[in-house]
Amino acid sequence: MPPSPRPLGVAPAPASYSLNLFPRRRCLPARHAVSMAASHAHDAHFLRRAADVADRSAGLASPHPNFGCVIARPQLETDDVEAWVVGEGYLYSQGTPCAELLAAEEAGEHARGATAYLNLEPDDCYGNSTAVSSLVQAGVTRVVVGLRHPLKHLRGKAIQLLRHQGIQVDVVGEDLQSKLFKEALGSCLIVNAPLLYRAAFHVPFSVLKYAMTADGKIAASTGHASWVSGKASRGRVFELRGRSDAIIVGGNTVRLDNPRLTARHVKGGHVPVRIVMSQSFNLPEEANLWNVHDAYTIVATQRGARRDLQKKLAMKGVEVVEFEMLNPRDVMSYCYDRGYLSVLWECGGTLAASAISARVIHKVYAFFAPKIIGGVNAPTPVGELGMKQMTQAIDLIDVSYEQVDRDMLMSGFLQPIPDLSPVIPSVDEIPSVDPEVSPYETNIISFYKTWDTFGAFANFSPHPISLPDENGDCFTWPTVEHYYQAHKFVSVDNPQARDIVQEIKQARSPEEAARIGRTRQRELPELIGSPRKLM
Ligand SMILES: NC(=O)C1=CN([C@@H]2O[C@H](COP(=O)(O)OP(=O)(O)OC[C@H]3O[C@@H](n4cnc5c(N)ncnc54)[C@H](OP(=O)(O)O)[C@@H]3O)[C@@H](O)[C@H]2O)C=CC1
Ligand SMILES: Nc1c(N[C@@H]2O[C@H](COP(=O)(O)O)[C@@H](O)[C@H]2O)[nH]c(=O)[nH]c1=O
Repeated sequence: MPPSPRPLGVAPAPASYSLNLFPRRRCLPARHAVSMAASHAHDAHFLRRAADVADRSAGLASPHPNFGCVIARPQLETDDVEAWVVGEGYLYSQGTPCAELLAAEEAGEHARGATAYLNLEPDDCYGNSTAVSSLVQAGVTRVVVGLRHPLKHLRGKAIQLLRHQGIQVDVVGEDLQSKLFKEALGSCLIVNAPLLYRAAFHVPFSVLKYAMTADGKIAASTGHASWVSGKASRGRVFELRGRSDAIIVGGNTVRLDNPRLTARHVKGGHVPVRIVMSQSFNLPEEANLWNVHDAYTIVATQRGARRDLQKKLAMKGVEVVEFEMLNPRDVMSYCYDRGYLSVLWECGGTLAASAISARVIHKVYAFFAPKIIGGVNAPTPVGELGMKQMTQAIDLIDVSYEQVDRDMLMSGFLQPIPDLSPVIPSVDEIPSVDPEVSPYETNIISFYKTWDTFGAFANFSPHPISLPDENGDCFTWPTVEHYYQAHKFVSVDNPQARDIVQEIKQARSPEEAARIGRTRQRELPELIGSPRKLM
């Protein structure tokens, strides 16, 4: 008999965080074997579909994790399992309705008695259990979860809450043990690789991307590199940038390429931060990267390097961050602290070698172009790694090959996606597990992302605020970010400014509100007035 339902919203306090100590394995009589295999195949199919649905949000508003929810129920009148899907949804962006709520709304009455498939355990952040309550209120009776949430302060909470509401929750690898789930589980891992790497290594998921000629060069011996790869490949690079929170280049690439590093041409794309790593700070006073209206730019340098030029760039809005010893690991730790999930390294071979040696590169995207450039000193994708024998070479794993117009794209992992599924202690280890130890022993709270412990305070969190408008009537802003961006345009009495405020009010997500606010600010700086009380 399942335990009596716990009132919703009473999420177990962190201190009561408990482990799933006794994985629930049901032993069924043989006659069920056939139907079990069939249902496993269906479960695996819909779970894979949930991972595919989740991938639709990548590139729209990274860095949130990618969540997909598919609600399905067997329809006896058809064998076409696609027709069994009654609702699906994905998290469009931080601060927008969760995948479970969208899927439940689409399913309506058909959700009653149905099964919900989730690529990742919901991350109902501190005190917000919308995902769980949506499934409970929709009448879903079973939930299949691909991965438990990798962040310790969230892992297991939504699953426990669903079970307390009397919903059967089957977690792949715990309650569902079948090789039929191998591919679906792989899709769940891939679609949330950034979150998994970040949780496991405390650095963002880092991808090294380069375009190389058939004779192994990334530029001519003069450093000229436009272009190695074709237009279609560069379009894929814009998509990769749109999935990243930051793009990293080395000082030499800035000096030789004067790059923009924007995710241009990607509709509604996320605008990643651009990071230049330069020990010398021997950088041009004028460069595309210093135009921070395109995208935010950070220069990471050694402490004390060219303070005069630092000041000039700071005047342009470029953020300069000094390190005692500038190295990829420390820069990645800094990016972790800023809440980044995914970083794209578009540097040359010198910095790439340093990043690989520091073991901060997790995946490689190599575009091969069918052209020959030659050049004894032409630069190559990766500089010195100190390897003397070919047997020392680092093998890529889970390698994929794809033709992109005339180019070939090879991608593979340098380090396998971490498996963060909880290690279920054996029965004799249980006494050493103390679920009562509170993980939080501090009075300082920090929050960058909505899934942080106190993420509900982040601008982008899905918490509307209601305030009086210019007529004294109460207006509800979808998120704090909407309110903040609109606030820039209220102190100038101008019809264009009022139109922009309306445009921001209607933005579908806090990320879009931020993009509109920044773009209009760049286009019409005269509409930005001094702050005054927002009506
Ligand atoms: N085809 C492609 O996909 C790409 C091609 N390229 C091409 O590659 C060439 C540039 O390659 P490369 O010269 O290797 O330049 P990099 O982009 O690798 O930059 C090297 C510079 O990075 C800075 N740096 C900061 N920290 C480190 C560190 N820990 N280790 C190493 N360097 C660090 C230094 O800058 P500083 O000297 O300022 O201190 C160093 O000189 C250009 O011709 C460019 O066009 C570049 C990227 C992609
Ligand atoms: N030459 C070359 C690449 N070069 C990389 O792209 C950067 C230029 O980006 P942008 O200024 O935004 O167009 C350049 O500085 C380097 O990092 N990338 C590729 O995919 N294919 C190419 O052939």
